Amino acid sequence: MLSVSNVDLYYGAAQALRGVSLEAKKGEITCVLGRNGVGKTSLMRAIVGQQAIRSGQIALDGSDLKGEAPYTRARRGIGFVPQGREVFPLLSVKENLQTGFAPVKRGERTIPDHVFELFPVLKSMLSRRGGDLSGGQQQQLAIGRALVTRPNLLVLDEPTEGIQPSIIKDIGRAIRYLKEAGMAVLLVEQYLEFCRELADKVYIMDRGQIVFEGVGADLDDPDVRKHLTV
Ligand SMILES: Nc1ncnc2c1ncn2[C@@H]1O[C@H](COP(=O)(O)OP(=O)(O)OP(=O)(O)O)[C@@H](O)[C@H]1O
Repeated sequence: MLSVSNVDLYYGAAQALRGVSLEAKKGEITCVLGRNGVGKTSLMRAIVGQQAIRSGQIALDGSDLKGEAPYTRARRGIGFVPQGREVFPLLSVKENLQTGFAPVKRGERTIPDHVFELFPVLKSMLSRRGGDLSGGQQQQLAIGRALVTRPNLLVLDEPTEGIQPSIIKDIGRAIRYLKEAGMAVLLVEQYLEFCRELADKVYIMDRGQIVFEGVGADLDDPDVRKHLTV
């Protein structure tokens, strides 16, 4: 599905990613963990086309995404839930969801039923402004909006950040449902237990590099956790 090979990324002279390689497969949850500032967001932005890479390759189903704009990548089936959610505060919940229609063919511009099945709160708040929702509701809206684009690969950047535990559970349930429906899910997290419960595959980053690769259960190992303690 998604294959990242040997990617280097720079901001001016500062190198943020060093030879990063990873894979995210269909029907699996792949989790990228790491402390603040190690390059997780840079990697996700590179995958969705919001940040150019210096070298290496990012490929979807064997086809190189080099030079493709975020819009084209969305049409190819990459959905993105950015860090901080980026909900439009003055648009209604319904309008926020409809912004996900842009990469979808004209005849298919409907909100999929599973968005409201996974997050019933969105249905009851369709006419409310995005900015009036709680942080947790906004996160559900951001995930709903990404699902409207009909992704095969869903990239989520810290979906649990600043969210109350009951909504974290709902988000975890939704992610598991999407995996079971055959989606590839790539998840950036700092919340270790959330990854431990969900992840099929785990990568840990430190200073722009992948320093550990394993399965969810490996996160019980104190030597592995060492990469994550400050
Ligand atoms: N637009 C930018 N311009 C210059 N440097 C940047 C930019 N974005 C990120 N960086 C730097 O690149 C490095 C990696 O940042 P990045 O946001 O990818 O890390 P992160 O692991 O996602 O951190 P966090 O968990 O805080 O989001 C950091 O040193 C950061 O300061």
